[in-house]
Amino acid sequence: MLKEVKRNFVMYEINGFIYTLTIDNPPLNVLTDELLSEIDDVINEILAQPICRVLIIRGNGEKAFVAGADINQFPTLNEESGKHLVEKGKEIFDKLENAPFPVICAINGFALGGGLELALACDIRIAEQKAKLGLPETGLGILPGYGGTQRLSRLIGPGKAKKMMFTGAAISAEEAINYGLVEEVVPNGESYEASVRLAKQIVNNAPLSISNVKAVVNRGLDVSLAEGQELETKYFASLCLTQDMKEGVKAFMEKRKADFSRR
Ligand SMILES: C/C=C/C(=O)SCCNC(=O)CCNC(=O)[C@H](O)C(C)(C)COP(=O)(O)OP(=O)(O)OC[C@H]1O[C@@H](n2cnc3c(N)ncnc32)[C@H](O)[C@@H]1OP(=O)(O)O
Repeated sequence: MLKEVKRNFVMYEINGFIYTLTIDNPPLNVLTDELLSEIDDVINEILAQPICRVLIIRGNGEKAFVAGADINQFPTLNEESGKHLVEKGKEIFDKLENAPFPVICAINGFALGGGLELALACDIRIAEQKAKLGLPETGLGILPGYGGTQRLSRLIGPGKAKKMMFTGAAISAEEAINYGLVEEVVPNGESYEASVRLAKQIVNNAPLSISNVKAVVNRGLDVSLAEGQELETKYFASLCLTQDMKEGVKAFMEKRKADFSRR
Protein backbone atom coordinates (compact mmCIF):
# COMPACT_ATOMS: atom_id res chain seq x y z
CA MET A 1 0.00 0.00 0.00
CA LEU A 2 1.48 3.36 -0.98
CA LYS A 3 -0.71 5.82 0.88
CA GLU A 4 -3.59 5.85 3.36
CA VAL A 5 -5.75 8.90 4.13
CA LYS A 6 -8.05 8.77 7.19
CA ARG A 7 -11.06 10.86 8.20
CA ASN A 8 -13.45 10.21 11.09
CA PHE A 9 -15.79 7.86 9.19
CA VAL A 10 -14.09 7.32 5.87
CA MET A 11 -10.66 6.38 4.71
CA TYR A 12 -9.03 5.80 1.37
CA GLU A 13 -5.93 3.97 0.34
CA ILE A 14 -3.98 4.07 -2.85
CA ASN A 15 -2.41 0.98 -4.37
CA GLY A 16 -0.83 1.95 -7.65
CA PHE A 17 -3.67 3.08 -9.90
CA ILE A 18 -6.33 1.47 -7.68
CA TYR A 19 -8.01 3.52 -4.94
CA THR A 20 -10.17 2.03 -2.18
CA LEU A 21 -12.66 4.13 -0.23
CA THR A 22 -13.83 2.44 2.99
CA ILE A 23 -16.91 3.65 4.87
CA ASP A 24 -16.44 3.01 8.57
CA ASN A 25 -19.35 3.92 10.83
CA PRO A 26 -20.11 0.91 13.06
CA PRO A 27 -22.29 -1.03 13.46
CA LEU A 28 -23.96 -0.67 10.03
CA ASN A 29 -22.16 2.20 8.28
CA VAL A 30 -25.24 4.43 8.14
CA LEU A 31 -24.83 7.64 6.14
CA THR A 32 -24.91 10.50 8.62
CA ASP A 33 -24.66 14.05 7.31
CA GLU A 34 -21.05 14.28 8.51
CA LEU A 35 -20.16 10.98 6.85
CA LEU A 36 -21.66 12.13 3.55
CA SER A 37 -19.59 15.32 3.76
CA GLU A 38 -16.47 13.23 4.30
CA ILE A 39 -17.30 11.04 1.29
CA ASP A 40 -17.72 14.23 -0.74
CA ASP A 41 -14.34 15.60 0.40
CA VAL A 42 -12.59 12.34 -0.41
CA ILE A 43 -14.21 12.08 -3.86
CA ASN A 44 -13.16 15.66 -4.60
CA GLU A 45 -9.64 14.87 -3.48
CA ILE A 46 -9.48 11.75 -5.67
CA LEU A 47 -10.95 13.58 -8.67
CA ALA A 48 -8.27 16.25 -8.29
CA GLN A 49 -5.55 13.61 -8.66
CA PRO A 50 -5.14 12.28 -12.18
CA ILE A 51 -3.69 8.97 -10.94
CA CYS A 52 -6.85 7.05 -10.03
CA ARG A 53 -7.88 4.52 -12.70
CA VAL A 54 -10.36 2.49 -10.64
CA LEU A 55 -12.10 3.34 -7.37
CA ILE A 56 -13.45 0.57 -5.14
CA ILE A 57 -16.03 1.51 -2.49
CA ARG A 58 -16.67 -0.82 0.43
CA GLY A 59 -18.14 -0.81 3.93
CA ASN A 60 -16.08 -1.80 6.96
CA GLY A 61 -17.10 -4.79 9.06
CA GLU A 62 -18.84 -7.99 8.14
CA LYS A 63 -22.48 -7.06 8.45
CA ALA A 64 -23.20 -4.13 6.19
CA PHE A 65 -22.04 -2.24 3.18
CA VAL A 66 -24.31 0.67 4.16
CA ALA A 67 -27.71 0.34 5.90
CA GLY A 68 -28.99 3.62 4.47
CA ALA A 69 -29.25 7.23 5.49
CA ASP A 70 -29.29 8.00 9.20
CA ILE A 71 -32.95 7.66 10.22
CA ASN A 72 -32.25 9.66 13.40
CA GLN A 73 -32.17 12.85 11.34
CA PHE A 74 -35.65 12.29 9.87
CA PRO A 75 -38.01 13.32 12.74
CA THR A 76 -37.09 17.01 12.37
CA LEU A 77 -37.20 17.13 8.57
CA ASN A 78 -39.51 19.58 6.84
CA GLU A 79 -40.01 20.24 3.13
CA GLU A 80 -37.01 22.55 2.93
CA SER A 81 -34.55 20.44 4.92
CA GLY A 82 -35.81 17.24 3.24
CA LYS A 83 -35.05 18.75 -0.15
CA HIS A 84 -31.61 19.82 1.04
CA LEU A 85 -30.89 16.34 2.46
CA VAL A 86 -31.57 14.51 -0.79
CA GLU A 87 -29.95 17.14 -2.99
CA LYS A 88 -26.73 16.76 -1.03
CA GLY A 89 -26.69 12.97 -1.49
CA LYS A 90 -27.61 13.20 -5.18
CA GLU A 91 -24.81 15.68 -5.86
CA ILE A 92 -22.23 13.40 -4.25
CA PHE A 93 -23.46 10.22 -5.94
CA ASP A 94 -23.58 12.01 -9.32
CA LYS A 95 -19.85 12.70 -8.94
CA LEU A 96 -19.22 8.96 -8.81
CA GLU A 97 -21.40 8.33 -11.84
CA ASN A 98 -19.57 11.03 -13.78
CA ALA A 99 -16.06 10.23 -12.52
CA PRO A 100 -13.61 9.60 -15.37
CA PHE A 101 -12.77 6.14 -14.01
CA PRO A 102 -14.80 3.01 -13.16
CA VAL A 103 -16.21 2.76 -9.66
CA ILE A 104 -16.70 -0.75 -8.27
CA CYS A 105 -18.91 -1.34 -5.25
CA ALA A 106 -18.01 -4.25 -2.97
CA ILE A 107 -21.25 -5.21 -1.20
CA ASN A 108 -20.37 -7.25 1.86
CA GLY A 109 -23.77 -7.28 3.59
CA PHE A 110 -26.80 -4.97 3.88
CA ALA A 111 -27.09 -2.41 1.08
CA LEU A 112 -30.33 -0.68 2.02
CA GLY A 113 -31.90 2.66 1.18
CA GLY A 114 -29.16 5.24 0.63
CA GLY A 115 -26.65 2.37 0.75
CA LEU A 116 -28.18 0.71 -2.30
CA GLU A 117 -28.50 4.12 -3.93
CA LEU A 118 -24.77 4.62 -3.43
CA ALA A 119 -24.13 1.21 -4.99
CA LEU A 120 -26.40 2.14 -7.92
CA ALA A 121 -24.26 5.22 -8.66
CA CYS A 122 -21.26 2.91 -9.10
CA ASP A 123 -20.46 1.24 -12.42
CA ILE A 124 -20.17 -2.35 -11.22
CA ARG A 125 -21.52 -4.10 -8.12
CA ILE A 126 -19.98 -7.25 -6.63
CA ALA A 127 -22.06 -8.79 -3.85
CA GLU A 128 -21.29 -11.45 -1.28
CA GLN A 129 -23.75 -14.37 -0.98
CA LYS A 130 -25.09 -13.04 2.33
CA ALA A 131 -25.79 -9.54 0.99
CA LYS A 132 -29.31 -8.12 1.21
CA LEU A 133 -30.28 -5.32 -1.14
CA GLY A 134 -33.38 -3.18 -0.82
CA LEU A 135 -35.07 0.20 -0.83
CA PRO A 136 -37.22 0.13 2.34
CA GLU A 137 -38.06 3.87 2.34
CA THR A 138 -41.81 3.43 1.74
CA GLY A 139 -41.96 1.78 5.16
CA LEU A 140 -40.72 5.07 6.63
CA GLY A 141 -43.23 7.20 4.74
CA ILE A 142 -40.62 8.59 2.35
CA LEU A 143 -39.16 7.42 -0.95
CA PRO A 144 -35.64 6.70 -2.16
CA GLY A 145 -34.25 10.20 -2.65
CA TYR A 146 -30.59 9.74 -3.55
CA GLY A 147 -31.40 8.87 -7.17
CA GLY A 148 -32.71 5.37 -6.41
CA THR A 149 -36.13 5.65 -8.05
CA GLN A 150 -34.42 6.66 -11.30
CA ARG A 151 -31.27 4.53 -11.33
CA LEU A 152 -32.93 1.32 -10.14
CA SER A 153 -35.68 1.56 -12.79
CA ARG A 154 -33.13 2.21 -15.53
CA LEU A 155 -30.93 -0.67 -14.38
CA ILE A 156 -33.45 -3.46 -13.77
CA GLY A 157 -36.61 -2.12 -15.44
CA PRO A 158 -39.58 -0.31 -13.91
CA GLY A 159 -41.59 -3.43 -12.98
CA LYS A 160 -38.95 -5.04 -10.79
CA ALA A 161 -37.86 -1.66 -9.42
CA LYS A 162 -41.42 -0.77 -8.43
CA LYS A 163 -41.91 -4.17 -6.84
CA MET A 164 -38.80 -3.59 -4.70
CA MET A 165 -39.91 -0.07 -3.73
CA PHE A 166 -43.60 -0.83 -3.20
CA THR A 167 -42.81 -3.76 -0.88
CA GLY A 168 -39.59 -2.38 0.61
CA ALA A 169 -38.46 -6.01 0.86
CA ALA A 170 -34.74 -6.68 0.57
CA ILE A 171 -33.64 -9.25 -2.01
CA SER A 172 -30.79 -11.76 -1.77
CA ALA A 173 -27.57 -11.56 -3.79
CA GLU A 174 -28.80 -14.49 -5.89
CA GLU A 175 -32.03 -12.64 -6.74
CA ALA A 176 -30.02 -9.46 -7.35
CA ILE A 177 -27.86 -11.11 -10.00
CA ASN A 178 -30.97 -12.53 -11.68
CA TYR A 179 -32.45 -9.01 -11.66
CA GLY A 180 -29.26 -7.57 -13.21
CA LEU A 181 -28.78 -5.47 -10.09
CA VAL A 182 -25.30 -6.85 -9.36
CA GLU A 183 -22.70 -8.06 -11.82
CA GLU A 184 -21.09 -10.78 -9.68
CA VAL A 185 -21.93 -12.82 -6.59
CA VAL A 186 -18.96 -14.14 -4.61
CA PRO A 187 -18.56 -16.18 -1.42
CA ASN A 188 -18.92 -14.35 1.88
CA GLY A 189 -15.86 -12.33 2.82
CA GLU A 190 -14.58 -12.11 -0.76
CA SER A 191 -16.23 -9.03 -2.28
CA TYR A 192 -13.19 -6.83 -1.80
CA GLU A 193 -10.72 -9.37 -3.21
CA ALA A 194 -13.01 -9.92 -6.20
CA SER A 195 -13.22 -6.15 -6.72
CA VAL A 196 -9.44 -5.82 -6.63
CA ARG A 197 -9.12 -8.69 -9.15
CA LEU A 198 -11.50 -6.90 -11.48
CA ALA A 199 -9.78 -3.54 -10.95
CA LYS A 200 -6.42 -5.10 -11.86
CA GLN A 201 -7.88 -6.34 -15.14
CA ILE A 202 -9.27 -2.89 -15.90
CA VAL A 203 -6.03 -1.01 -15.21
CA ASN A 204 -4.28 -3.10 -17.88
CA ASN A 205 -6.30 -1.23 -20.49
CA ALA A 206 -5.97 2.33 -21.77
CA PRO A 207 -7.39 4.73 -19.14
CA LEU A 208 -8.71 7.20 -21.71
CA SER A 209 -10.50 4.37 -23.54
CA ILE A 210 -12.04 3.27 -20.25
CA SER A 211 -13.22 6.76 -19.30
CA ASN A 212 -14.62 7.28 -22.80
CA VAL A 213 -16.47 3.95 -22.66
CA LYS A 214 -17.98 4.95 -19.30
CA ALA A 215 -19.00 8.40 -20.55
CA VAL A 216 -20.48 7.20 -23.84
CA VAL A 217 -22.44 4.36 -22.23
CA ASN A 218 -23.81 6.70 -19.55
CA ARG A 219 -24.64 9.53 -21.95
CA GLY A 220 -26.03 7.09 -24.50
CA LEU A 221 -28.62 5.80 -22.05
CA ASP A 222 -30.36 9.20 -22.12
CA VAL A 223 -30.54 9.66 -25.91
CA SER A 224 -31.80 7.82 -29.01
CA LEU A 225 -29.78 4.97 -30.53
CA ALA A 226 -28.81 7.22 -33.46
CA GLU A 227 -27.59 9.99 -31.15
CA GLY A 228 -25.75 7.45 -29.01
CA GLN A 229 -23.99 6.10 -32.06
CA GLU A 230 -23.02 9.62 -33.09
CA LEU A 231 -21.48 10.10 -29.67
CA GLU A 232 -19.66 6.79 -30.05
CA THR A 233 -18.15 7.95 -33.36
CA LYS A 234 -17.04 11.21 -31.74
CA TYR A 235 -15.39 9.43 -28.80
CA PHE A 236 -13.76 6.86 -31.10
CA ALA A 237 -12.33 9.59 -33.34
CA SER A 238 -10.93 11.52 -30.36
CA LEU A 239 -9.15 8.38 -29.11
CA CYS A 240 -7.43 8.06 -32.50
CA LEU A 241 -5.46 11.19 -31.58
CA THR A 242 -4.04 9.73 -28.38
CA GLN A 243 -0.56 8.41 -27.71
CA ASP A 244 -2.18 5.48 -25.90
CA MET A 245 -3.89 4.38 -29.11
CA LYS A 246 -0.55 4.37 -30.88
CA GLU A 247 1.05 2.55 -27.95
CA GLY A 248 -1.76 -0.05 -27.70
CA VAL A 249 -1.60 -0.93 -31.39
CA LYS A 250 2.23 -0.93 -31.44
CA ALA A 251 2.35 -3.17 -28.36
CA PHE A 252 -0.04 -5.61 -30.04
CA MET A 253 2.15 -5.77 -33.13
CA GLU A 254 5.32 -6.16 -31.07
CA LYS A 255 3.61 -8.87 -28.96
CA ARG A 256 4.27 -7.09 -25.66
CA LYS A 257 2.20 -5.54 -22.87
CA ALA A 258 1.20 -1.95 -23.59
CA ASP A 259 2.47 0.81 -21.32
CA PHE A 260 -0.35 3.34 -21.23
CA SER A 261 0.24 6.91 -20.05
CA ARG A 262 -3.24 8.46 -20.18
CA ARG A 263 -2.23 10.74 -23.03
C1 LIG B 1 -32.65 9.20 1.09
C2 LIG B 1 -32.25 8.00 1.80
C3 LIG B 1 -33.11 7.39 2.69
C4 LIG B 1 -32.71 6.20 3.46
O1 LIG B 1 -31.67 5.62 3.26
S1 LIG B 1 -33.81 5.72 4.67
C5 LIG B 1 -33.01 4.40 5.52
C6 LIG B 1 -33.14 3.11 4.78
N1 LIG B 1 -32.59 2.03 5.56
C7 LIG B 1 -33.33 1.31 6.42
O2 LIG B 1 -34.53 1.52 6.57
C8 LIG B 1 -32.62 0.22 7.18
C9 LIG B 1 -32.89 0.32 8.64
N2 LIG B 1 -32.20 -0.73 9.37
C10 LIG B 1 -32.69 -1.98 9.48
O3 LIG B 1 -33.70 -2.34 8.93
C11 LIG B 1 -31.92 -2.95 10.34
O4 LIG B 1 -31.06 -2.22 11.15
C12 LIG B 1 -31.06 -3.94 9.53
C13 LIG B 1 -32.00 -4.91 8.79
C14 LIG B 1 -30.13 -3.25 8.54
C15 LIG B 1 -30.18 -4.75 10.52
O5 LIG B 1 -30.96 -5.30 11.53
P1 LIG B 1 -30.26 -5.86 12.86
O6 LIG B 1 -29.17 -6.78 12.50
O7 LIG B 1 -31.35 -6.43 13.72
O8 LIG B 1 -29.59 -4.60 13.54
P2 LIG B 1 -30.33 -3.42 14.34
O9 LIG B 1 -30.35 -3.77 15.79
O10 LIG B 1 -31.62 -3.10 13.71
O11 LIG B 1 -29.33 -2.19 14.05
C16 LIG B 1 -28.20 -1.91 14.85
C17 LIG B 1 -28.27 -0.45 15.27
O12 LIG B 1 -28.17 0.35 14.08
C18 LIG B 1 -29.30 1.22 14.04
N3 LIG B 1 -29.65 1.48 12.65
C19 LIG B 1 -29.79 0.57 11.67
N4 LIG B 1 -30.06 1.18 10.52
C20 LIG B 1 -30.11 2.50 10.78
C21 LIG B 1 -30.34 3.66 9.97
N5 LIG B 1 -30.56 3.58 8.65
N6 LIG B 1 -30.31 4.86 10.58
C22 LIG B 1 -30.05 4.98 11.88
N7 LIG B 1 -29.82 3.91 12.69
C23 LIG B 1 -29.84 2.71 12.13
C24 LIG B 1 -30.39 0.48 14.79
O13 LIG B 1 -31.38 1.37 15.23
C25 LIG B 1 -29.61 -0.11 15.91
O14 LIG B 1 -29.35 0.89 16.85
P3 LIG B 1 -29.44 0.55 18.45
O15 LIG B 1 -28.37 -0.46 18.66
O16 LIG B 1 -29.15 1.87 19.11
O17 LIG B 1 -30.79 0.03 18.72
